[in-house]
Amino acid sequence: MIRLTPAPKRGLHGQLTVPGDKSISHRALMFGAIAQGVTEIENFLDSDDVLHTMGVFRALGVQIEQNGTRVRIQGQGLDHFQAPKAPLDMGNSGTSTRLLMGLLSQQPFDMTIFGDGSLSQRPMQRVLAPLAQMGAQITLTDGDKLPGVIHANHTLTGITYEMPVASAQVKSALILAGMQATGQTKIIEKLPSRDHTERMLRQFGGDIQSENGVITVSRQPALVGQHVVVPADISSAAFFMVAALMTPNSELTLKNVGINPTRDGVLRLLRRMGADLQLSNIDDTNEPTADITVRTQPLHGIHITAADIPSAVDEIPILALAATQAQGDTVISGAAELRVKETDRIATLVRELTKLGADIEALPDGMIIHGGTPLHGSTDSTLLETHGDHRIGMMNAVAALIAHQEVVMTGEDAMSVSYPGFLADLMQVMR
Ligand SMILES: O=C(O)C1=C[C@@H](OP(=O)(O)O)[C@@H](O)[C@H](O)C1
Ligand SMILES: C=C(OP(=O)(O)O)C(=O)O
Repeated sequence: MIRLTPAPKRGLHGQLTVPGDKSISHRALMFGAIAQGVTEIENFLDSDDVLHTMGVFRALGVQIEQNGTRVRIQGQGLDHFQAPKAPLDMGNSGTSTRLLMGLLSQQPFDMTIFGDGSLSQRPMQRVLAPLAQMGAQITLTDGDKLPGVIHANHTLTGITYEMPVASAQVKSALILAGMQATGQTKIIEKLPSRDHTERMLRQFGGDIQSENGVITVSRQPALVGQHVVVPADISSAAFFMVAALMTPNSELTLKNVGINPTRDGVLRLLRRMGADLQLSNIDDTNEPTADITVRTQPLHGIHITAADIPSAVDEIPILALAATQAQGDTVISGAAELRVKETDRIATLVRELTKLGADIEALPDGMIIHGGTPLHGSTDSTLLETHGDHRIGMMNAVAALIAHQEVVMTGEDAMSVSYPGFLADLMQVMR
């Protein structure tokens, strides 16, 4: 249990480099493990989710050394994994599970995979169905859930697959299987999802086409180990952007944030709400980055629709908090995917913010937030909870900055899934 005090009158100030990007850290481990030679990762995210991906590769016999945010992988290609001695633990991580189901779907041995209580509720059939069409032999509990078994398999064949949901995890699983398959794999996306897998495959010397929503990949020649510099995670930075916008007298600069256009929806949505975000030191590398300066500003309500969701899917909880302080209503639709994250994030965010006095109506695929409601503190009967969901925990902690009394929250350990030092960094900008 932690006690969270409102922000000081002088606001939030300073420069902050939030930890490395979670999506990119997972992928850097995966490509490093399957490439030939050494891969070095800089600014690696040392968080629970990513450490589960690392644990899987160690269990498969890959040599990985970690020194804080520096990681060195001795890659040996896809054909040299050893059969694991125990079931593979995916922890709380949907990204580990779904991407590894694709990556490991053509190995000569069986692997049992399992996760925690939250992960064991999340839908996996979305990956299993197209992988099975390619020839993967995967069995899941009730055909959809962990635990499951990735069975030994010797053949994968390319398919053409129209994605029913916008999901970078499904797309990436198919790319990672398609890289090993006979023939071409074509993935058709209705809405673009984050393209870190495509960018990293190219960086490692692979070949993948992406044009007008069609991604085409075939069997790859040997990939070559790389030096990967992971940008600061925009999904983590978003909590501080909203904190600075809402907390009076604030000015924060977030350094080196990843601004890949398939991930930076939160910047567009905050700008539509009236925020003036200043980008400087733009570095247009494989994964572009910028410093982002944010000052306190009044916001107004907007309509967020299906097309806005994929590039900001993990930022909806913190955007919803911003909307409680904006002038007018914010309507979010086309966001049913939020219901199958670490928690049903529509339900949990409505539940938590309502405890503080926010006025939000849940919809099947989104919510209506009536803005301009002051937030009060928590009492014994309105104790805040993370529900085991890191992003709900961080949203609550940012809400506490503008609450009129102290807020008490339980389950704060969940934040280590993506941002172990979140509360310490929040304290730092309050000093
Ligand atoms: O590919 C990824 O790294 C991720 C994709 C998104 O999930 P979906 O693919 O389910 O939308 C996102 O919510 C998750 O945090 C990370
Ligand atoms: C949904 C998330 O992650 P994952 O799907 O990897 O569990 C997240 O980080 O918000």
